[in-house]
Amino acid sequence: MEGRMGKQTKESLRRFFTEKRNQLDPKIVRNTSAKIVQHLLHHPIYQNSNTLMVYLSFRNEVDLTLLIENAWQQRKKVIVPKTNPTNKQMVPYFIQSWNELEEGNYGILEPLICDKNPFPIDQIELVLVPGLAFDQEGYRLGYGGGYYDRFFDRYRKLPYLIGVAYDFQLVQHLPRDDHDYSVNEICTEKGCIKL
Ligand SMILES: Nc1nc2c(c(=O)[nH]1)N(C=O)[C@@H](CNc1ccc(C(=O)N[C@@H](CCC(=O)O)C(=O)O)cc1)CN2
Ligand SMILES: Nc1ncnc2c1ncn2[C@@H]1O[C@H](COP(=O)(O)OP(=O)(O)OP(=O)(O)O)[C@@H](O)[C@H]1O
Repeated sequence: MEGRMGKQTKESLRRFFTEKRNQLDPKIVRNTSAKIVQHLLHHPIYQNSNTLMVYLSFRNEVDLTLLIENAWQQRKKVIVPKTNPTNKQMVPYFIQSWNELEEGNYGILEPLICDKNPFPIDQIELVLVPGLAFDQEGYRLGYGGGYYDRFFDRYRKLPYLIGVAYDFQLVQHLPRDDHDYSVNEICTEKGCIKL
């Protein structure tokens, strides 16, 4: 049911935002990520969540390293997704240190799962969602794998979703498909916007 135009538009937007993000200086990535993490650390939803799903940044995404370390210090449960490229599913795992990660699919750090079971998705209270861009209503442009949309499909009641982005990744309106989910709030270096 995806119109040809819609698909082309998402593709060209992906190229545009990928290009813009690739051009960020590593120092800017570091400093801006630190600001965004500060906003997240002060967020009451973060402070009140005992269990949160994060992502491990790649390709100049907003870096959540400092938040993950804070979460461990606060004795929160940190959940990390492992991708299955065959069925495009993300499976969540509980991790307690950087040692429990290895380079996985797409060059993203993923949980080592040797003796582990997936974490029950209903116990996740907050999901920090990466994206190439977000719009005013919280819709998201991802890499086109549909991983997060398929993951959210598994919920009866969604956890709280916070989109994490640089300010330049906010746009007025993105093309959307029926399967797309929107986030509840977007946090950038300028602060968090509840939708
Ligand atoms: N840090 C992080 N982790 C994440 C995501 C994310 O956006 N950020 N994901 C969010 O979904 C999932 C991974 N999704 C991905 C989907 C596609 C590609 C990718 O490289 N796609 C190719 C094009 C492939 C094709 O068109 O066949 C590319 O971009 O070159 C990478 C990750 C799970 N983990
Ligand atoms: N819930 C779903 N069930 C089945 N197919 C889906 C679902 N969500 C997305 N897809 C398919 O996956 C593909 C990518 O979807 P979309 O363009 O929304 O990805 P994205 O959200 O940008 O990617 P990602 O979540 O990996 O960052 C599309 O072909 C879409 O039809």
